[in-house]
Amino acid sequence: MNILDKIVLRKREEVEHAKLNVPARLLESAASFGRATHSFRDFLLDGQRNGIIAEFKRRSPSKGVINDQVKVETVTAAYAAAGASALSVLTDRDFFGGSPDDLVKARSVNQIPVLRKDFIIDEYQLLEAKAWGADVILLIAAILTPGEIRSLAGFAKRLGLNVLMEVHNLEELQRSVCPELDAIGVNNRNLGDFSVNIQTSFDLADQIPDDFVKISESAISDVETIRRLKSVGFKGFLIGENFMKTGDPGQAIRQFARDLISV
Ligand SMILES: O=P(O)(O)OC[C@@H](O)[C@@H](O)c1c[nH]c2ccccc12
Repeated sequence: MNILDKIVLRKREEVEHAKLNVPARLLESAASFGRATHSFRDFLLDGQRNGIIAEFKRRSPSKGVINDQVKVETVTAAYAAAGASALSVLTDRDFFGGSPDDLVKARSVNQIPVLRKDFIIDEYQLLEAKAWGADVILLIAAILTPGEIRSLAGFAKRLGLNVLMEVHNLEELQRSVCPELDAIGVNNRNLGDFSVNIQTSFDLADQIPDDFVKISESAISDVETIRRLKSVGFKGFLIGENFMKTGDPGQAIRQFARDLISV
């Protein structure tokens, strides 16, 4: 069993537990459930912002602790102030050290789209995402059937959430693409064995239909790579570790955003 299988197995238990503790109707009565969401697509296509989807990630199964010293409000507000197009907040606790509270806090201090970064396998988690103040949800093609992707994406859209589907190869892309998606992300990291290769994005760039906003995810650490990714049509760049591994992620993104202007 690889790490992704383990995460999904644990996630199924976690979701069943959560359903008993917090019934769906309670989520639906949360204050933020009725709020109008920010458009992920609009923010990514807005030339005034820099295309970075800046991630708050305390730790990961591949790297262990990345940063457990910083506050989510401080870091995410600095990300937004540096021109990021959206925020990504890990809500998985057991493998990434995140929490619902991180998302709620990021939401409370920011006016740009917030992605709930988690392993979505059940509609219930979309109700959670909406109740916690998310604007966008992630569907990982590697862990869902095409039918599940389509129905989860449809449910998300009915809640007013935007949908980012993540793929790692052509087969996943071709079998899972459906009209309910807003954006398609190519993960340069193989979630099964953690190997990373930016080339994955270049290989799949042309295969993603133009109706979807193209995003490159993981292992991005220099502005020159972003310039090259832009030249093949990518509009969004999901970056976590490169900022989080520093003592001051806000300072790291400010410098990165300045460098990005000159490439
Ligand atoms: O920290 P990085 O290498 O910049 O990567 C960020 C993001 O792409 C990565 O955290 C990620 C991409 N897809 C995921 C799915 C689940 C958990 C995490 C992820």
